[in-house]
Amino acid sequence: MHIAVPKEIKNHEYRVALTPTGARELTGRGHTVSVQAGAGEGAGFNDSAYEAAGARIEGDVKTLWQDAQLVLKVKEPQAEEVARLTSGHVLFTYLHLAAEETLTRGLMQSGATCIAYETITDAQGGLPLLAPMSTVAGRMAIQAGAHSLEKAQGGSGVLLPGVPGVAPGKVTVIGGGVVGENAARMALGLGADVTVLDKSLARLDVLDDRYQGRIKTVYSTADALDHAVRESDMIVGAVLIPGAAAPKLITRAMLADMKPGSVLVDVAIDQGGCFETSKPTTHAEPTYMVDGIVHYCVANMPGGVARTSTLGLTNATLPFVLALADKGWREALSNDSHFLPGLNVHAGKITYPAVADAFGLERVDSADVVGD
Ligand SMILES: NC(=O)C1=CN([C@@H]2O[C@H](COP(=O)(O)OP(=O)(O)OC[C@H]3O[C@@H](n4cnc5c(N)ncnc54)[C@H](O)[C@@H]3O)[C@@H](O)[C@H]2O)C=CC1
Ligand SMILES: CC(=O)C(=O)O
Ligand SMILES: [Mg+2]
Repeated sequence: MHIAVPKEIKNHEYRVALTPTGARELTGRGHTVSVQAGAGEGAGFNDSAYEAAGARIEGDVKTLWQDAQLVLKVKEPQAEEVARLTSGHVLFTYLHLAAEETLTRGLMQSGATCIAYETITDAQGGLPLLAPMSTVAGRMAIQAGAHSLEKAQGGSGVLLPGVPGVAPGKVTVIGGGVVGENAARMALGLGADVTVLDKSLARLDVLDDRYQGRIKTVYSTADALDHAVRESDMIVGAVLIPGAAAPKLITRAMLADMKPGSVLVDVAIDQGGCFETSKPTTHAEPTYMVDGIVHYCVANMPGGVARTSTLGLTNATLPFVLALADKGWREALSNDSHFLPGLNVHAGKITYPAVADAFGLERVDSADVVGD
């Protein structure tokens, strides 16, 4: 199979979808790998490392896409990439379609087969291709939020660990999954006073047990959210309903109850965000103010630490990439009930229920599509 790896073009996105190690696995099995010139540079992989792994370096982006059967990316295709997609392509990348109607319709029009990293499941009920980047984003959320609390960033001037004689800052994390646990763990490590809210008592049980009560756990209700906005110096939004748009848990009216200069870090922004006042930002301009509250809403947080993120992401994606390349997408998906939910769009039709529901679109069943 002919596999292409474009250079990412989203603002300040430095990750790459395949490392030279992955390229070597593919070329060793007889596949052709074309990597766009410079695609790995932001993550510390130069063109010669890919060439040593048997890949071709392609300088012309148009040729790169035209020749490809399987396109490997990190971020959702940007407008100029959507324009390059055809019905002959299989696209494997993060998509987050439920928050992006224009992109969804663009992918439908392209006729391409689009498989999303973030909706692939595992036998433990997790999302194995989202988890490594959620780990990164959760850990970064506290770094970013702590910086945003500084006065020069519009923050309240609270130092999370406090100092002897001065109480630590209060961090509330809404959603205690992978992002949430990693954010809580970092905040705890910094000496903050940390509370996690979740709708899942099972998750709260795990966190209580794992951190031996050092992280407070609270069942998420309207009352708990009201309390959180009044008390917290930083709130991290880390909820997920897989594949669906995030619920808006903090409204604009609630901002009036927050301490001026407090910080909202909306990690769930890639699914539309869980605060009413969230809008996607970039690493170039990560924050903005609404009603005196600092908002950090970067939709590709892991791109900021591209070396660690690329290695973490490609460790998780490589087995799926190999299956697509070796078997073709129909057989790879039909042989694996956890890979199958990755299919979001095929031949102009939506296959993922939450995406079809989000935009009132007709849906075809993934199992029927792969069985065609
Ligand atoms: N901005 C970025 O760069 C990145 C964003 N993300 C996003 O972060 C979000 C969280 O991802 P994960 O932690 O991997 O998901 P996860 O599935 O591990 O955890 C989500 C948690 O939210 C909880 N939850 C759902 N609805 C809730 C509600 N109404 N109130 C309280 N808790 C609720 C669930 O019970 C679950 O424990 C996703 O939208 C993901 O796409 C992930 C990586 C990077
Ligand atoms: C999960 C995601 O969207 C990212 O890593 O950028
Ligand atoms: Mg996005």
